[in-house]
Amino acid sequence: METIKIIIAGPRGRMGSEAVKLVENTEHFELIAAVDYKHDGMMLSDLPGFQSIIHSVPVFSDIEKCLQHVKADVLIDLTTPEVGMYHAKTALEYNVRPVVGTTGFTKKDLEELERICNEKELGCIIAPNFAIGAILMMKFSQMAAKYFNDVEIIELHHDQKLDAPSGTAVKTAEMISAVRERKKQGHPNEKETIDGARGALYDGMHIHSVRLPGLIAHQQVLFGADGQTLTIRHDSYHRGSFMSGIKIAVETVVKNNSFVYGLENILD
Ligand SMILES: NC(=O)c1ccc[n+]([C@@H]2O[C@H](COP(=O)([O-])OP(=O)(O)OC[C@H]3O[C@@H](n4cnc5c(N)ncnc54)[C@H](O)[C@@H]3O)[C@@H](O)[C@H]2O)c1
Ligand SMILES: O=C(O)C1=N[C@H](C(=O)O)CCC1
Repeated sequence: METIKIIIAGPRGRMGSEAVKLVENTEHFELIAAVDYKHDGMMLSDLPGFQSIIHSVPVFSDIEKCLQHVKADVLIDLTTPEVGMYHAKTALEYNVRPVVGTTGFTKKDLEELERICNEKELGCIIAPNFAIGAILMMKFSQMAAKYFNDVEIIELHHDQKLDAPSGTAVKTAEMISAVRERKKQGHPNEKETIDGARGALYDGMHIHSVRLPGLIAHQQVLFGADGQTLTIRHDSYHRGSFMSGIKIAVETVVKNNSFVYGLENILD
């Protein structure tokens, strides 16, 4: 397999630092630059925790400046939705294929990226969750939703997460909605005596977000019916759980010329 030249945006993050390890430890991947808003002009090896990186990986604070200086095949973005959108659009402008793990994009953001990919006939993969087990959880939930209309999603994450609900919960709800007979769940006259008690509402389904130290990334999809419930749950105990999915996405995006939202769309 030809070497895939990769830029990572957000290298010092919880996810970005794991992605640096993935790229460094994958023979046919080459980390050629990093985008980090704090350390423009430095080498990644100058930053704490990256001393083991012996080859030169320049750090740029702006993606465009980075893309004008290095020739990459793929951008891995693990930042925030605001800057992640700018990163992905700029990468496409420079014919670099984005693999985006950042969550919190709007439907409009995703439609705009898809439009650009179609125009440029370039691959882009956005996945709110790269853990294979989480993908299976979403697919199993979509299967169950054909038989169980009543469902609630409980997602649980570390207390430093910025967005709620999680991108995984929204994606799960979207996949369920595609097959579920729409209904408003619970008693028609139910009343929240404390605002927010019933959680977020998505197409008649409730989504609940738990944020606590000690958690990484967990989700439970609870289906209810007469005399029974069905629980489908996935737990990520370490961010290494997301790396095999990122590796698959990078290897796939270089061969694709279209927009993909959700890792389930590229898994066999
Ligand atoms: N798809 C998945 O499998 C998956 C898994 C975990 C987290 N995530 C998502 O990845 C994102 C990052 O999560 P995290 O826990 O690593 O967060 P984090 O806060 O640890 O890391 C975010 C990184 O983005 C960088 N950043 C912020 N603004 C920037 C800017 N303007 N320019 C360049 N870099 C900038 C920060 O320096 C930081 O290193 C979140 O959206 C999260 O939901 C996705
Ligand atoms: O740690 C996070 O933040 C995670 N974000 C993704 C989401 O929003 O679904 C994936 C799980 C971990």
